[in-house]
This record gives sequence, structure tokens and C-alpha cells, in this order.
Amino acid sequence: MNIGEKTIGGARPSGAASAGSGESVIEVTGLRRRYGAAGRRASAGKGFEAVRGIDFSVARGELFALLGTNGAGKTSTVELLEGLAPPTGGQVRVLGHDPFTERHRVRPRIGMMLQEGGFPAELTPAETLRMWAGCTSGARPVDEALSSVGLSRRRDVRVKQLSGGERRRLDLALALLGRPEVLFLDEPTTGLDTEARHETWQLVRELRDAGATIVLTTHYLEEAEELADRLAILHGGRIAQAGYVADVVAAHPSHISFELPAGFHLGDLPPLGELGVIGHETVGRTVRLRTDELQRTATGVLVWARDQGLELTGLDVRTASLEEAFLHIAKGLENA
Ligand SMILES: Nc1ncnc2c1ncn2[C@@H]1O[C@H](COP(=O)(O)OP(=O)(O)OP(=O)(O)O)[C@@H](O)[C@H]1O
Repeated sequence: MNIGEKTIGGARPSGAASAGSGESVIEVTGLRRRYGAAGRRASAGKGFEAVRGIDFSVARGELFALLGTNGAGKTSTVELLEGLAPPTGGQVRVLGHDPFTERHRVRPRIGMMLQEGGFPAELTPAETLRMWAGCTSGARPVDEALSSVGLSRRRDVRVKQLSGGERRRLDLALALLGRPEVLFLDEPTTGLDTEARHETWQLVRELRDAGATIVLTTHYLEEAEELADRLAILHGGRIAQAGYVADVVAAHPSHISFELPAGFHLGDLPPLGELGVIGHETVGRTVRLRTDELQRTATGVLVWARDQGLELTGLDVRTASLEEAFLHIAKGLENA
């Protein structure tokens, strides 16, 4: 993988550039997108630059997630990958082609699930899919597409009567209609309830297992943690951090918390630095320790408790979640 400002990982033997089969399906180099400036290579300084020179690649069969705060530039980036607009700087290659200037080569091989599908409200899901199938080469049978997203029972209801979650599933069915090699999912589970979200995750996993290359944008960090092989966190149009999910998480501190037993003070613990603690806070009697060496710190605390004959209540030992890592990165950038 090409690297944004900061990349973590490389734990896999093949390195981050070659997750999946190793063949690069998406290549993004120095990508920029400026709004409000005319022309493909608009002059710098005019308009607003939403994407500010990013690099990454996605290997065949890989699921790559783009995360970021509101306005970070996720949709602006994905639209360039989909060939919906030309970049104002840098380069995109999808399946070896420029998705904007060589759209006719790329479009039949990709599926897009946009944030707003915008279906005719009077058609049914079956009619909507049939209409799209007419302009899609090698389209799946309509009933197969409906059943793959769990919409078979709603095939003949008008779109305007579908719930928000059902419309998202119809969006997904349309994106899958042409059996795409590359699938772009822009916030695929927004508006879905928990059960429908889990069903969609299962479907996305099956698509990935069947060999599809998937680019996912999402606000749900749990979704990225569940599905992504690698991810990039965008902030202000730049990649703030990128890498394998486990490595991004592992780069952030773990936590240990417990209730300080009556009659004990923080100073009664062994020196925190010797336990590998890099930060701590106390709220009431709850002590919260941060560490990059979870096993060492946890062992130190537990040995101390045993030697003191203490039973620590409220004991909680955990590695960072992607959510904590994300908040940590966002906070760091705000303070930068
Ligand atoms: N057509 C446009 N004209 C001008 N500015 C735009 C346009 N579209 C997006 N922007 C701006 O570009 C920035 C990035 O927007 P973008 O939609 O790519 O972010 P995002 O990460 O997808 O956000 P969200 O999570 O809110 O969907 C934002 O500041 C947005 O206001």
C-alpha cells in the first residue's frame, strides 16, 4: 500500500501493499479534489480543496475502509474512484484504467452503492431492478438479487412504502446486479437497525469471500472493525493514519481500571512508571491507567493486589477499540 502521512503495520509477510491476492485493483497517487474551481487542473488557491494529496492502493479481494469525521473527504474521494468526477490533481487507476476518462472500460466492472439512491417512488423493487438489469451486461436474475439482500417478500411493494433500511438494501441489490469485481459502498448501513446491519455485514463478507474487492466508507467504527482488512482515516482531506485494523488499534494505549479499595491511595501502588503506565486518572475511587504494555501493567497491578490480600472490584483490562484509536487520532489532530 502506498502511504498517507502515517502508516502503521506491515505485520503480514507480504506487506501492506499486497493484502488480498497482491494484484493492485485500485491505485491512488497524490489525489486532489477542489470544488468551486473550473477545469481538470484548476489553479491552486481557488475554491475549496476537499482532498489534499492522498495515496493508497487496494489489492484484489481486499476490503478497504475509508473512515473520517464529517467533511473529512470520504465521499469526495470515493466519487473520484467511481469516475463520477475528474481529480484536480494526482491520479486514480481502477482495474488499470482512469475511471473518468475511460469510464466505458471501468463502469461495467464496478458496482456503486451511493449515499442517495434516488429511485422512482412509484416502481416496486422488482421493477426497479428489472429496469437496471436492462442497462447492465451480465445482470443477475432479479429474484436472485432481491433474495441476496433479503427483499424477496417486498419485491412488489412500491419503493415509497419501503422503510429507510429496505431502501438501503435495494441500493445494495442494484450495486450487486452486474456481479461487479469492485464494489463501492458509501455508508451502506446508515439507517439500518441492528439486525439488518448485521445481515448486511454478513452479505458484504460473503461478497468479499467470493473475491470482490470492496471500498467501504462508514461512520460506524464497529463496522470497519468487523469488516475491513485495512483502513485509512481521513481528516481534513488528508490521510491521518492507515494500515491493518489490528495494527492501527494496537498503536493506541490499552486501559486498566479498578476501584481503589477503602483505606488505599494511588501512591500505595508500586511506582506507576515501573509498571509501564504512561498516563492515569482517578475519578472518585476509580483508577484508570493507560499503558502500551498491557500484560506487564496488568501483571504488576494483580501481583500488588495479591500481595496486599486485596480483591479488586470493577477490574477491567482492555486493549483499545478502533473507536478509541479514532478518537485519539481526531483529538491529536485538533490539538496539532
Ligand atoms: N459540491 C461541493 N461543493 C463545495 N464543497 C463541497 C462539495 N461537496 C463537498 N464539499 C465539501 O468538501 C468537504 C468534504 O466533503 P465530503 O462529502 O467528501 O466529506 P465526507 O467525509 O464524505 O463527509 P460525511 O461523513 O459528512 O459524508 C466538506 O467540507 C464539504 O462541505
